[in-house]
Amino acid sequence: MTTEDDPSLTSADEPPLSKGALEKNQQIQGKMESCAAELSDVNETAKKEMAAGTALQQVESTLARSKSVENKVQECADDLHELNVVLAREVDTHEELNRELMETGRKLSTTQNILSKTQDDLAIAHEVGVEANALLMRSEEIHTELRRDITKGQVAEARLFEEKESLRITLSCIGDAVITTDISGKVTYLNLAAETMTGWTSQQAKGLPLPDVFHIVNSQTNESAPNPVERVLREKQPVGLVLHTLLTHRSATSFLIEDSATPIRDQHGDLIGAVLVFHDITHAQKMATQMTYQASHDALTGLINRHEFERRLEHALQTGKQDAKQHTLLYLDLDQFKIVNDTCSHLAGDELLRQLTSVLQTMLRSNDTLARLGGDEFGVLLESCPTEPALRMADLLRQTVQEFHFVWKNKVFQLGASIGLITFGNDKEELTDILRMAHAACHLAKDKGRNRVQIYTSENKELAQRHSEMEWVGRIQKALKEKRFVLYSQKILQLGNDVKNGNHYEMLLRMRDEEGTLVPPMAFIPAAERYGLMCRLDRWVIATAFAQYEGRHPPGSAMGTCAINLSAASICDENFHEFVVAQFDLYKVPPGGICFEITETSAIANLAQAAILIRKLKALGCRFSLDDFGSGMSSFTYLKHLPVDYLKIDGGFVKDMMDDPIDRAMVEAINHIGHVMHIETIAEFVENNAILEALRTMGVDYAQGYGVEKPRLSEFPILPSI
Ligand SMILES: Nc1nc2c(ncn2[C@@H]2O[C@H](COP(=O)(O)OP(=O)(O)OP(=O)(O)O)[C@@H](O)[C@H]2O)c(=O)[nH]1
Repeated sequence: MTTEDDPSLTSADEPPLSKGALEKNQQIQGKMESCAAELSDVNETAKKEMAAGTALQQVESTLARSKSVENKVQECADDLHELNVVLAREVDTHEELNRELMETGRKLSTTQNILSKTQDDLAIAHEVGVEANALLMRSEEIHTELRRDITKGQVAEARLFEEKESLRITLSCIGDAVITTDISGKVTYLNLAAETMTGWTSQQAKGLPLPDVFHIVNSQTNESAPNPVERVLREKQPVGLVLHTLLTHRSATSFLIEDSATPIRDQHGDLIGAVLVFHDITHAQKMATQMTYQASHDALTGLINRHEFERRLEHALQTGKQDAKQHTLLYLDLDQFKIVNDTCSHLAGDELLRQLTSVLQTMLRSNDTLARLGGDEFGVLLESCPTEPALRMADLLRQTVQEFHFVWKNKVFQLGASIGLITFGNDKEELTDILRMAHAACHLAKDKGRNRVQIYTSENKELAQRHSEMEWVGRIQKALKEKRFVLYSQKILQLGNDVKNGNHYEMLLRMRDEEGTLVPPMAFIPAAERYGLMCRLDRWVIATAFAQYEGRHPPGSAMGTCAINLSAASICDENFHEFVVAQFDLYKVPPGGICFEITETSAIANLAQAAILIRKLKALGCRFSLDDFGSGMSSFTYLKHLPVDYLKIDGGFVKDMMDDPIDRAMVEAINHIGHVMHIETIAEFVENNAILEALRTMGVDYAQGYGVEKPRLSEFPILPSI
């Protein structure tokens, strides 16, 4: 920068006056002007005086004034001089300042140059700085990336280590044996299980060809088995399990193994070796064999079971149809076997079954099959054996059972066998038909007095009856499933004067067939009794009657009596009491409103169980009726043991009592005995008013039959089947 550029700087020939000098100058000017004015005035005055010849005295005064002005002028001159001195000094100072200013200006210019240069430099430096900063940031980024890469690398390394370690530990811990090889099939590694199974350590085996370490043969042919790794390396794909492989340990012991091999590839997918995995299946094989055995054999006797027997029977049936060969099926049921259980415990029964079946087995040919079908029932399949020789064999078996003496704790038991026999071959029958027919024949053998062989023939009427009963089993089960059972009720009329409150009625079970037609109970009850379905039916009746109870007896009405029949099967069912208690809880039915009816014959046949059940249910508040009373031979004798509330006089005596004096006498006797024992009496089959009135006269307490009311369909909802 130059001095011209700076307005604060003045030229050297126009030295500025200081403010003091200016003021002084102005004072001097003023003073001089006043001196000049006074002097002019004095001059004027003097001139006038001289012209006028003014007196001296007055001239002197003017002179004095002139003197004073002179003095003042002198003062002004002095002041001026002084001012000049000051000004001169100021000028000096100013010059000095000017010089200094010049110098400063020069320096400033230099500084400005330097500054400008410096600014340029700074700009450059700034640019450099920005670049440097960018570089720094980049370098930091690179550093961060590097650090990240390093961390990543470290993490990856750590992870790799961990993975390797866990792989190593896993491999050493797993039950599967693992061998790895390189691409030439030479061993590179054995895990612990592989070491144990081969007898080679990983160290010893390393570098050896696989077959040196892994000796395998086919367990069935004993021939050397192909090397799975060789195949993997050749085919470059996994090789699955090969069955029946036997691995020989270094010590010559061998294991049945399951093995598989897989290629190992590098990151580019190139094959670098193979891994062989195998494990000992000796135990699993044993288990599988055992399970197969258990699935097809009976655990108690070791004979084949029903499932396996049916499979073989089906096979025989098919071959019979193809090659017209005749085979025979024997259905054998032991007679009175229950006695052994009941008198000596189930253990004894089990032992008998074991001993007897092993004896029976010795009687059969090698291609005959003896199977336990369940309980004390057995099946014998005599292949390629027509009726005649089969009958001889059946009788031999029957005799063998009869002659077999089973001894248990000094007790000797002798049994019999009822056998049903059916020969089949080129017929249309199915497996289930054959079994059902043989079973029906066996039942007929029982009915005919047991310990005999009954041949099945389609012409045999008794067998046809059995057969039809068996068919009923399926129909009953289907009806239960399809909810085709219904409940009817029939009034039990009170005859005496002392009329009790509440309805008294009996629930009656009916079945509808698939077309909806009502099936009479006698059509299906015998089959249900014979083939063990009565428990289910009784339970269905109880649950349904209990569910309907509230509808029949709305709250506030008299309790009444709902009579429900119980079969012999329910009397003997250990869980029946528990079931009834649960139903009472479920439907909130007052036990006092329920009367269970059991037939005299079933009660007598199961006297002990019946007495127990009656006591247990009576303890809850239930009542009991002895049904069909008088039909048994010694009814009165047993009555003492059965704490029942009602005797139902057998309808057979009631319906003819008006014409048959013996029947009438029986009715009177039963009524009398009942009353003596404080048991109320109910007459069944009351078909008309005459009978009704006769009974009333006789003092019978209740009457039931068409003459009172026909059974009618319960209008209450039906429960789902149980
Ligand atoms: N000890 C034992 N008993 C069994 C076994 N399986 C079923 N039972 C019993 O075998 C008996 C078979 O019943 P039933 O055939 O009616 O008895 P039974 O005395 O032979 O009667 P009938 O055949 O009419 O002569 C029942 O008491 C079952 O409890 C079992 O594995 N061991």
